[in-house]
Amino acid sequence: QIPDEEARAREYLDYLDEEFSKWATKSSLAEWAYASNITEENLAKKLAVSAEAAKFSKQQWLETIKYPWTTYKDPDLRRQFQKHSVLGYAALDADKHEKLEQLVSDMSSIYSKAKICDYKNPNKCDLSLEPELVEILRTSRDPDELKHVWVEWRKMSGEKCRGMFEHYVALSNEAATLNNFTDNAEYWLKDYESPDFRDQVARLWDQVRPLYLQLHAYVRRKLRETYGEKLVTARGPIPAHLLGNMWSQTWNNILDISTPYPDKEAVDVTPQMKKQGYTPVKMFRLAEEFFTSLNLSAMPQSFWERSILQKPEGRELICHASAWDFYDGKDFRIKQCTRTDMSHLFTAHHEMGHVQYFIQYRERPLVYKEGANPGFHEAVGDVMSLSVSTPKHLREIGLLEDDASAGEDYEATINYLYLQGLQKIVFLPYAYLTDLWRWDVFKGKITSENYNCEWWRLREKYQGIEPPVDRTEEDFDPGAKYHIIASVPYIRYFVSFVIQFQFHRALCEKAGQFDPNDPKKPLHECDIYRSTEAGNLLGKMLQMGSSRPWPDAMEVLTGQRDMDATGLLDYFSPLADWLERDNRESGEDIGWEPTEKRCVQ
Ligand SMILES: C=C(C[SeH])C(=O)N1CCC[C@H]1C(=O)O
Ligand SMILES: [Zn+2]
Repeated sequence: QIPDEEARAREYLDYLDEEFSKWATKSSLAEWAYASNITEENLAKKLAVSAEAAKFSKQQWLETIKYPWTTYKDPDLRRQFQKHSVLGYAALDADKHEKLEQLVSDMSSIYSKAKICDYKNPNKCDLSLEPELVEILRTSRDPDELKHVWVEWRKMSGEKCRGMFEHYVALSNEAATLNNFTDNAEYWLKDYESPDFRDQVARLWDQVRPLYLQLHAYVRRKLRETYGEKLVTARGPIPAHLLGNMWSQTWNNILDISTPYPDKEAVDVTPQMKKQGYTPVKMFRLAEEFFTSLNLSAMPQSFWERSILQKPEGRELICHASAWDFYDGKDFRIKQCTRTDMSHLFTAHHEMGHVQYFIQYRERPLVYKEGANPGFHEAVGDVMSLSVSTPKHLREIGLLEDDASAGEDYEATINYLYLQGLQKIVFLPYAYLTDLWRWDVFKGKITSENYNCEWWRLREKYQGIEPPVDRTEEDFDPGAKYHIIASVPYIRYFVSFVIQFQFHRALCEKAGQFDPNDPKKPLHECDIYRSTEAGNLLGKMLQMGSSRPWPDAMEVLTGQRDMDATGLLDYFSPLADWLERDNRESGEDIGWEPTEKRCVQ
């Protein structure tokens, strides 16, 4: 028998849940309207709703903190009150709260509307990041064109946001201190509920770094063979603009000039997707069918009616892919300017992984409608892609030639793991340094006088890359990345790229697709497609939302209570051996010497 006091508190929570759910729905609708159609009118409406919601939550918070929730016996009651007891950015007074919202909205608008002039045709000045600049970085092998796009994008995005970003940092920190956090970095890190979380991440990076160094050395050699050793030196960092991606965060687009066994069948299915007339809807229907094959949920009809799955004509919108929960248990959407290429096939699975989580925890109270930690939310869709991207699965869905031998073929396996490494191993240092930089900015260890030169110091230290041209503190290269100007934390992706291999290993064992003692069932060949046992286990974890600390959710799915890199290292072990041997045989130096490019304060 819970004492009356706790019964009364439970009733109050039910009221809070109902009221805050209404505000969450209203806020999401206003945010969606602005993100999918950037106009002054939609911004004003979004800011008005945000101000009303902040006013309500501040008033309600004064009531909530009167409840002696730390004394309650019921752990779930304590946990829900604990989450309601953090007011958030609404703690700012109204005009500062609106200013903070406006700064992030304006930076997102500048980023999303930014256009540059074409390299070959300087009078054509309507090139957007998506799809035009992404496509040039995917396909161009002209280093001068790549340099032009790299430099011009940064002029039109990051550089224009530097002043606003400084103000955003100050207001975010002020809000954090009003919530009794030392700074916004600590406020963001509360979501991991682990006081030593940053040490955990540092240890994971130490475990994976040797493999990254081997991959970096091999890629540098292949780029040197393509572009010559003046541009790509034997022992220096790799020039950032040659890696197939605007931020050098994944390198899958240079597969064709670096694949280990070029005479083996390519594992890039983009040409097949275009040849077979793939459409965005077909890509998302494919993703949906993968989830339903696991006995997980299909998308509701409203998803297909209200999502934006390709870039609309005649209006400006935020193209950066996103998944949306409208917190009414029914309305879930994706907004993606989908390109019919392989990387966007996996992005479609990534975004639908978010929606699957929304659907699985939709019966939970609002405060639990989150990932067990933010990294869990980013991992769900990628776990599906680890199965979908296998040559076996791609053959099953007709995107790869039905070449029976490829399965066991060693060289085909190395080609496949190499492509996976260009996405998963390569990404880790980038994800890590992005928030290392940002945490130090919020903590005041990096000030605006050296935003850019500290960014490039970290880019060289962790990724072993250098800018194509000298940089200065007029530039603001971190701001050329969406998450920096949109105030989206990034360490969640580092966490995701480690734990998704732990999840994959656990689900593959459940599906009978992987056996650590059976070399005939290696982890990288596992495809959990149609395994209801795996799906039911995943669903069980997803339904928890953030109702328990994330080690509990991790334990439900994997039997472990901590993050560990052995899933990733086991998956890539054949590639690790191959890279070490190949680098040794080619006499390639591992690591890099300091860059000769300068960053002028
Ligand atoms: C696809 C999304 C939306 Se949550 C994204 O931002 N991702 C997915 C992987 C890394 C990160 C990025 O693009 O930088
Ligand atoms: Zn995501």
